[in-house]
Amino acid sequence: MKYSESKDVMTPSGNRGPKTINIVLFGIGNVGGTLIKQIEEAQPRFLAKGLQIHIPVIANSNTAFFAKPNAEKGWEAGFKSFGFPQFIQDIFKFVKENELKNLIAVDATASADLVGEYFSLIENGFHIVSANKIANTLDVAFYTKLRDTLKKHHRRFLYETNVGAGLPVIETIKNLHDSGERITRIRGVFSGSLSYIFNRFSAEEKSFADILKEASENGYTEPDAREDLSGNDVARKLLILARELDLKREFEDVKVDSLIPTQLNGKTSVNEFKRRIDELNPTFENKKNQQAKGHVLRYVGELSVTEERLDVKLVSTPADSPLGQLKGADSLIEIYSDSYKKQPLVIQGAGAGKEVTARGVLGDIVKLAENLI
Ligand SMILES: NC(=O)C1=CN([C@@H]2O[C@H](COP(=O)(O)OP(=O)(O)OC[C@H]3O[C@@H](n4cnc5c(N)ncnc54)[C@H](O)[C@@H]3O)[C@@H](O)[C@H]2O)C=CC1
Ligand SMILES: N[C@@H](CC=O)C(=O)O
Repeated sequence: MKYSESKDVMTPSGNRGPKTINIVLFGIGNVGGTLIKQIEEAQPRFLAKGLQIHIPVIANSNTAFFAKPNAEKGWEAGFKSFGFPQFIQDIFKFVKENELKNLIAVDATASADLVGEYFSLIENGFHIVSANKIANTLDVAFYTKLRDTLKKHHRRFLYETNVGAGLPVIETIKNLHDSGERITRIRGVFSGSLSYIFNRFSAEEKSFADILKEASENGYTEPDAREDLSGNDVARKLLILARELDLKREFEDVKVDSLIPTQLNGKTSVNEFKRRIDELNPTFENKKNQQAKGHVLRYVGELSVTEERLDVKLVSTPADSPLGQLKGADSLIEIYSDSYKKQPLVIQGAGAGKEVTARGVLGDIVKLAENLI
C-alpha cells in the first residue's frame, strides 16, 4: 500500500508548491459523499491559494479504500473493487509508511465506535473535524479527557456542523462568550428535519409518516430517524452549546419531550420502526387538530443559561410568529445576551442537508489547514 503524494516541491519561479492536507474520511453517506464532490470541485480554487487537499483514505463502516494520489475522481469504483476490511491500525500503518503529514480525520458518521478511536487518532497525529455529535455529548469526563488529549498532542478538533449544519452557530456563540459577552438564553428550532416535517405537516394535507419518509430521503434525518423524533438530536445540540458556555451539564440533564409514541419507543428495531411508521399518524393528526386557529406545530429547544435549564418540546405557535413562518428545513436560532437583550441575535437558514453540511465540514478543514505548515 504505497501512496506517493506530490511532495512540497519548488516551482520554476522558486515558490514553494502547495501546502498539502491529507484527509482520512470516515463515512461516505450523505455528508461524506458530498464532501468528496465539493473538494474535487473546489480543488482549482484551493490550488490557486496554495492549498491541496488529498483524501488518501476513504472508509465506511466495514471497508477502507487507500486511494492513489490525485485519483479521487471516480473513487466509488475503486472503493468497490479495491477496498479492504476497515481496521484503524491499517490506516495508521498506511499514513506512517507513506509519511503523510497534515493529517485530518473527518468523521462524517453517526458512530459511537469511531468516537472511541478519537484518542488513538490524536495520538497518531490526526486533527479531527467532525459532523458527528456523539463525542461532544458523552459524559463530562470524556469531554474533558478529549480536550486534555488534544492539548497534550497539539491537535485541534473542529465541529461547527454539530449545531445548525452549515450555519455559523457554534462559532458565533463561542466568539461572543470568549469576548466576555454574557449569553443568557438560546432558543429556537434546532432540527432541520423536524423543521421540514412540521413546516409541511402544518401547511399540507399530507400524512406525518409520508413527510417523515421524504425528510429521510432528502438526507435531513439522522441515519436512524428515531434520533430526531426522540428529541435526542436536539438535546445533543443544546448540550453542545451549553458546554461551549462552560456549563458542565450531562445529556440526562436535558428535559426532552419525545415525539415517539410509547408503543414505538424503546425496544423497536430501526426496521420494525420503519415498517410501523404509519402508527405515528393519529398522534400527530390529533395534535394538529387540537391547536388554536392560525397556530402551527414547531419542535423547539431552549437553553436558559442563567437557570442552567435545557428543554426540548413540541409547541403550538402562531403561524405569523418568526418560528411559525419557517420554511423548508430551516433552523432559526435566537441568542439573547447582555448586548442582545430585547432583540436577539438571530441565525437562520438550512439546518440540515448534505450540501450545506458538507460545506460546513469543508469550512472547518480549510480553517484548520490555515494553521498547518
Ligand atoms: N445530514 C445532515 O443534514 C447532517 C448530518 N450531520 C451529521 O453527519 C453525520 C453523517 O450523517 P449522514 O451523512 O446524513 O449519514 P449517512 O447515514 O448518510 O452516512 C453515514 C456513513 O457513516 C458510515 N459509518 C458508520 N459507522 C462507521 C465507522 N465506524 N467507520 C467509518 N464509517 C462509518 C456509514 O457506512 C455511512 O457511509 C451524522 O453524525 C449526522 O448527525 C450533521 C449535520 C447535518
Ligand atoms: N438530523 C439533523 C441533521 C443535522 O444535525 C437535523 O435534522 O437537524
